[in-house]
Amino acid sequence: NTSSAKMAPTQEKHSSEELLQAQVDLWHHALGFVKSMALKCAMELQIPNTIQHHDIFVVHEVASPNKEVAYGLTPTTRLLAIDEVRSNLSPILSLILDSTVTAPFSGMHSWFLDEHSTSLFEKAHGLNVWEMAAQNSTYNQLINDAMVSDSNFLMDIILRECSGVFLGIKSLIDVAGGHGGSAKAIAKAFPQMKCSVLDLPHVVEEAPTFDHVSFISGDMFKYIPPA
Ligand SMILES: C[S@@+](CC[C@H](N)C(=O)[O-])C[C@H]1O[C@@H](n2cnc3c(N)ncnc32)[C@H](O)[C@@H]1O
Repeated sequence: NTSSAKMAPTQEKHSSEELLQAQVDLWHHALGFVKSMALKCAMELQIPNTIQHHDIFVVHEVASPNKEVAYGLTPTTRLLAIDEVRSNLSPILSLILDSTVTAPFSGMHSWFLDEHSTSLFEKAHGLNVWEMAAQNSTYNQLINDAMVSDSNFLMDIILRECSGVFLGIKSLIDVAGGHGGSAKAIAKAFPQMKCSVLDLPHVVEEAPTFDHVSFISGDMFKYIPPA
């Protein structure tokens, strides 16, 4: 048969070392998801916080006869520890690693072949992220908390690095601003600015109240209030 006739020379052309390395590469590609699932597991077991509360911040060998190793937080995992940064990134990672986001990837091949497909998420679930949030209050909370954690983290950096872009602005509307993570940071930095957030009803209904940010319920495709 022609396929086995083609196989033999290919195998012979490569050294055993090359073939084994090629197999290792395949394993790395195939098992790449284990790394993200291990991160999800560590977060669910609250390992970053546990390490933090034991005041161990560096990896070191404990001075003991059996040379035990103690694990500490790195600059990366520190972003997952509550209290370490103003807003830790656990909520956004919890969303990224949620099965609603990860499971659709097992159908990625048919999504590529589907000419009429929308997003991978919508193909798998039959509705988009925002529609799912509107139907399921637990998912709504997962999304809204994720957005706030991401926005708090990034707004700290934006305001530190380029707050000048907001100078002179009297009123601002954050279109699709979620629970106001970004708007709240801007309002705090520029108390004279009138800051509002427009988002869908199921998001605004659950939004916390802030003194300097008002929430408007609506659909941005229908109406955007002036600012
Ligand atoms: C990526 S999040 C934005 C997060 C936000 N910038 C913050 O600081 O937290 C996208 C937002 O768009 C909202 N959204 C989606 N469709 C919308 C629509 N048609 N009108 C208004 N908001 C919408 C979602 O509810 C969600 O809160």
